[in-house]
Amino acid sequence: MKVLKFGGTSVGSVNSIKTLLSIVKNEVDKGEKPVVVLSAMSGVTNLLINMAEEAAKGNEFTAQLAELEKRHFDAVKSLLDIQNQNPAFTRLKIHFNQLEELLQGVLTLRELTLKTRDLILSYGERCSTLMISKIAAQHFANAFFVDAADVIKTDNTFGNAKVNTGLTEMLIRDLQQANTDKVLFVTGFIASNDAGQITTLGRGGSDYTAAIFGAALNAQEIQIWTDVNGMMTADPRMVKKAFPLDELTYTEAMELSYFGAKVIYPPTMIPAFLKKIPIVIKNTFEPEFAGTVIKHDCKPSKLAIKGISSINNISILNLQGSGMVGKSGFSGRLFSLLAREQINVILITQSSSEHSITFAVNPDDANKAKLLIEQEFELELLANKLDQVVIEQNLAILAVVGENMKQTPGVSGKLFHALGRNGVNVRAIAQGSSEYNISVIISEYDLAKALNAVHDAFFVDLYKTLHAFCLGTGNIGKTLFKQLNAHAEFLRKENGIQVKISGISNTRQMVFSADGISLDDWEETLQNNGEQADLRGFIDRMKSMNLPNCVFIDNTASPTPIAFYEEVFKSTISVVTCNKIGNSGSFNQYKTFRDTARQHGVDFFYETNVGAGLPIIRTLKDLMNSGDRVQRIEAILSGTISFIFNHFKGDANFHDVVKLAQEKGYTEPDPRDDLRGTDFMRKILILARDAGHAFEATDVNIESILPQACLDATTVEDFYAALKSEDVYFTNLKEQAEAGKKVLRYIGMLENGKASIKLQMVDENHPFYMLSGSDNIISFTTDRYKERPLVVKGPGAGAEVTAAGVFADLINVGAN
Ligand SMILES: NC(=O)c1ccc[n+]([C@@H]2O[C@H](COP(=O)([O-])OP(=O)(O)OC[C@H]3O[C@@H](n4cnc5c(N)ncnc54)[C@H](O)[C@@H]3O)[C@@H](O)[C@H]2O)c1
Ligand SMILES: N[C@@H](CCO)C(=O)O
Ligand code: NA
Repeated sequence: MKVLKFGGTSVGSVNSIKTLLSIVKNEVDKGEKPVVVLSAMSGVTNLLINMAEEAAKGNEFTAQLAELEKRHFDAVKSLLDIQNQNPAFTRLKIHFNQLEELLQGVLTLRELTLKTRDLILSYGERCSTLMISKIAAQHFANAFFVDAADVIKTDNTFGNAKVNTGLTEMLIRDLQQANTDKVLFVTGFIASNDAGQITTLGRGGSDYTAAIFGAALNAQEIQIWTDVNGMMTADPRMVKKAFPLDELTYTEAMELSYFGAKVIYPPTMIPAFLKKIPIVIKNTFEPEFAGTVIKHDCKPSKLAIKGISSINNISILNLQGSGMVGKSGFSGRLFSLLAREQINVILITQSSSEHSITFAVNPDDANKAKLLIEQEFELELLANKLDQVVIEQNLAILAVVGENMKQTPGVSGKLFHALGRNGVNVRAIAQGSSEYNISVIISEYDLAKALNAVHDAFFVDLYKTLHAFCLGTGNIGKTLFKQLNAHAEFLRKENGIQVKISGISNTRQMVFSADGISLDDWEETLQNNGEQADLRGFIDRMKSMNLPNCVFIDNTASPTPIAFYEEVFKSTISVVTCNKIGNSGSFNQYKTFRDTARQHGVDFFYETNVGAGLPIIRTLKDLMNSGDRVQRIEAILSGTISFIFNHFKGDANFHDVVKLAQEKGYTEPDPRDDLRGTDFMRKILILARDAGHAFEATDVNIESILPQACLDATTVEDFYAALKSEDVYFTNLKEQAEAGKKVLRYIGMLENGKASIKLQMVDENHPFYMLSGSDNIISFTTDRYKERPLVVKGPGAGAEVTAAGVFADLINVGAN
């Protein structure tokens, strides 16, 4: 025998009632005689409360009563054959008349007792159940209406009555035995006391009715039909990736529901729990979906936790002082006091030094609790044995729940790592020694971010979401978006990473979206929905959106964003950049970036600062971290100049080759940054610093390849003009090299604590002789690579290879 309980939304409309009946009929067709427990139509209970409260204030209720009648009558008209409608109308009308009389009484007396309130509320379940049992009779034989007030017997606590279990179970069994051939349609939520007066079962009452019937009849299962696909891994309103769980133990379900998974209300499950009856949460609006089974023995799960629950508005009270240390009975006094005054304590932590106790309460109770404590511990306060009680507000609880944690080390590590990486400060922690639950108190402001970050950390079979805020939509920025878009699917499926572009800005416009800006048409979005660009505003928005796993990407060639890096790190946001200006500024700034990133537990990746996507920074870092020491670096690190000298041959003219390099996207936005060696200098400087030298830019000795006139040009155009008129100078260089069977190479060197960049003519015996395209080459001579150096070589400029390097940095964020 099964008990099927349908909640308000499942009995709320003509369509849902049809579905409900087909679900019941399905059981009946299998030869089952289920017990069907029903709630009031959705919204009806609230309407009844409202009418009653208005009446008590002397206000009219007729319009609302008419609305209530109409909802039921409309359902009857749509769902019952015409010849069966009148008897149903008559029965319902009797109820509505009684209800009207009751409300009239409340209006006259201006008084609403809990007892009257229960009676008024009972009409919600009585009307819905009566009506649906009549409609059911049209679909299968033996549908039978049961007023649960006849069998569920309680004490006199109106509003939240306590069930007399022994008597109730006996009455339910008697009822069932007298009606073994019937399908019982039972009113949820309501009961009666010894005097036969209506009582109600409190919050989650219809679930409780189902559990009471299930336990009394030793049901094989209790199905709770609602409007979601089961218990979810987290609150789906805050965590989009939350998914329904297939199985949970009772304990897990209790822990999850306690902290806000509102699918069922835990105390209502106790009768089922005691008799080990499985509870199945099912979706009326998607009946094929398996839903969640809550039962005693679940199959082994590889998940360390089953879900994350949260309560999003709590206050904590902190008590500290020497008066507590080693004093037994202090916490006894404290918590008995709170219990006596009906203040519900949600969570407690105490430091083992016994110097402080922190506990969480509903914000409505916080001031009262503080006052009570001040009265109770007046003497201790006066004697300074206890400090003033401090209330902290706007906090939330996040709890990871699951019985598997018991055997799994690292669960708390993972939790705190995810919180720390995202700059979420943990105010208090509680873990029961049962190890079913680890709860942390955090700021309410951080809750959504924390839930998502923790969800990503634990449910790795899904995918992790990175939120990227991108500055710069030029050569590199554009190409990065194209690559991200093309590989999004693969990245999510194969690498378990999703990148959402949550903000884009260039110098003109900026646009934001927490859900991610579509990369199919980001240009139109920026154009049409963008606001005026403002870097300060961009950073502020990025911070206030407070998204998990957040990365700031600087794809500009501008010094302006650099001033914000430190602030970004301090906001626990990682930085990925191809902009070399930051790392090649003052040494102090370079060091501050690294230190700040480390202090705040975030990443700072800049692989493309040297050799574009070639693994140069990473290689050097690995060498250094593994204890090697760089003796010498020899390198060609200007893709532009490399390209120029590889193409400046035969009849070619220097000016045109530079233009071509720019067209190919190798040059800096201003090609003079390449030609006068600035760009190369930045790279050597960054390498020298990464290799452990506290260098400044002036420590790099640069030999320019440009004649003075080119250097003096004020605009890029003037510069190109100057290049043209200096053609002879460059042609001379070329001819000189060709005469000696040599090639021109612009080579950087770091050795003996000195760095330099010089134009050289090298013959075929030199390892840098053979280079083509925009190739970079770097050779590291180290303590370990002494006989033959470690060499990295390949295209070191260009939008594709650079964007690819930024891409790789981005997806490595948070990897360790
Ligand atoms: N081209 C390469 O091969 C290569 C290789 C490695 C690194 N890089 C670096 O990549 C960076 C970008 O180069 P690019 O060729 O794409 O430059 P670009 O001039 O094409 O694009 C720069 C973008 O940055 C934006 N921008 C500039 N200042 C800004 C600000 N303050 N706020 C917001 N947006 C701003 C501009 O609007 C533009 O969209 C440079 O730092 C360059 O050194 C380039
Ligand atoms: N302009 C740079 C791009 C790579 O950093 C170069 O030519 O090398
Ligand atoms: Na690189």
